[in-house]
Amino acid sequence: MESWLKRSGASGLDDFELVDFSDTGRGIRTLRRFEEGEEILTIPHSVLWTVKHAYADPVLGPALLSAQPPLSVDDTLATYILFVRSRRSGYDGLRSHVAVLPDSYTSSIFFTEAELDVCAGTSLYTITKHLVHQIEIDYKELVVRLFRQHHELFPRDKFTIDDYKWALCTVWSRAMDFKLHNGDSFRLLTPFADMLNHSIEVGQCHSYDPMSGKLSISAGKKYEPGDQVFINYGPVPNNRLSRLYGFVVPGNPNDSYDLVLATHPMAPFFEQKHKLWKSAGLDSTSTISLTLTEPLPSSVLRYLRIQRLDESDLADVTLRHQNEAALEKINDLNEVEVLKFLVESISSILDGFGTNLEKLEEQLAERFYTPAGNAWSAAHVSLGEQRVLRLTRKTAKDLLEAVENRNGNNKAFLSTTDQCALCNKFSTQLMRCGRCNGAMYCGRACQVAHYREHKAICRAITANNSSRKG
Ligand SMILES: C[S@@+](CC[C@H](N)C(=O)[O-])C[C@H]1O[C@@H](n2cnc3c(N)ncnc32)[C@H](O)[C@@H]1O
Repeated sequence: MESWLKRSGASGLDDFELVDFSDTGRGIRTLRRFEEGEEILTIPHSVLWTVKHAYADPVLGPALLSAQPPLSVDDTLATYILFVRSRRSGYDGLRSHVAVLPDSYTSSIFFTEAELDVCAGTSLYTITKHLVHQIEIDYKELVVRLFRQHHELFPRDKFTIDDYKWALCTVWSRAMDFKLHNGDSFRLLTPFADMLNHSIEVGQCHSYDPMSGKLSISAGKKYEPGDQVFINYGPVPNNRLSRLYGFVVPGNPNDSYDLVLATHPMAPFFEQKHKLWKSAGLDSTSTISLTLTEPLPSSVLRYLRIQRLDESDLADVTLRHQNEAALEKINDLNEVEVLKFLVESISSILDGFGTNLEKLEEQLAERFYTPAGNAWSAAHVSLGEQRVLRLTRKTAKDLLEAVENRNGNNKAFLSTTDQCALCNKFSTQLMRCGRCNGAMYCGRACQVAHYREHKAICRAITANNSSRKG
């Protein structure tokens, strides 16, 4: 592979060697010293695995073009890799790259039931179950749309579902993504540079030049001869690392939990609330990432404030904040309801975890799981998600306490059952009907609007009161 890359114009390869490291597995070791920021490796455009190159291939391209609807980026790259791997001749350079790819992967889609059970309750657990099922569906579609139509190009025994899973994992664990100036994202695989392992101790040090099409790696820190060279795969939490790359970073500072907030379309005032969510940059189903650095993003509160609006607040908010719905607290009652709901919901999510945080910490300390094995990775994922969720719950509890304290001893305010007879608004400052002293209103407008309906009962109560007095 190296000689093919050099012939194609790659530079810097002579400064490195491939080595098996005890902690990260195979990676790249430097043979010389590098200063931080120095460009250390460049790989030319012609050898990259890209969707464009797959379509430009004279044999594979026409087949890909015939597939309707077109294949996704990952399916195109996976098919391209399997296609090259299946060829007996030609594609020598690319085949030399395929020859050094791992034989198998440890992505969570390959976890046994027992291994996956270690992280029961996590988003990894749910997504992995879904993914395994989705991959089967996608594979069947690929067979119908492409493999069967061109069976001479895609021999059955080289394009099995296991081959497809292997190729997908190759893409997930080795692809690099770049944003182009026009906002499009661009996915590619780079021979040799895809041997670089991940470390959060270096910043992003891989770049793509859209003009030359060259992929470059710079030194993310100072290196001495013999050091392993790393790149940073990005701020990836353990649940994602496990799913896409098949490894985890213990104590990962990027750990997160994807909170799904959803409201049933049959819920009261759904349409009005839907508009408010939209104007607040949300949707009626929103997935929001909770992280260790931001355990309670404002978007979660914004969503729940709208979800829990009662009829009168809803009219108020719709009038006042059309373009900035629920950016701020709506009122103390709504805020307390939101925070109480959040604390309860997070508690029940945490209750759904198969093994709780303390137990997992104990198990990991006692080496109950084989280090770096699948169950060990699953335990770290669960640990990370539970840490984030506990932090979210603590933040919500602190906020709740602050709102309740602000209302001092008047906690009754927050649990008042006094309601406006017309708009149902809860308040401690309702005015009573001056005649019957029974019905309560939040203001003159509601009292006037309610009078026709209230008149009969008001007269009856007043008559009753005066006859008793008499
Ligand atoms: C882009 S490849 C890097 C080269 C890879 N080690 C190889 O032998 O082909 C990504 C894979 O390397 C491994 N890897 C990368 N960084 C790692 C790390 N910090 N710890 C453990 N494994 C790591 C994982 O298996 C991951 O899926």
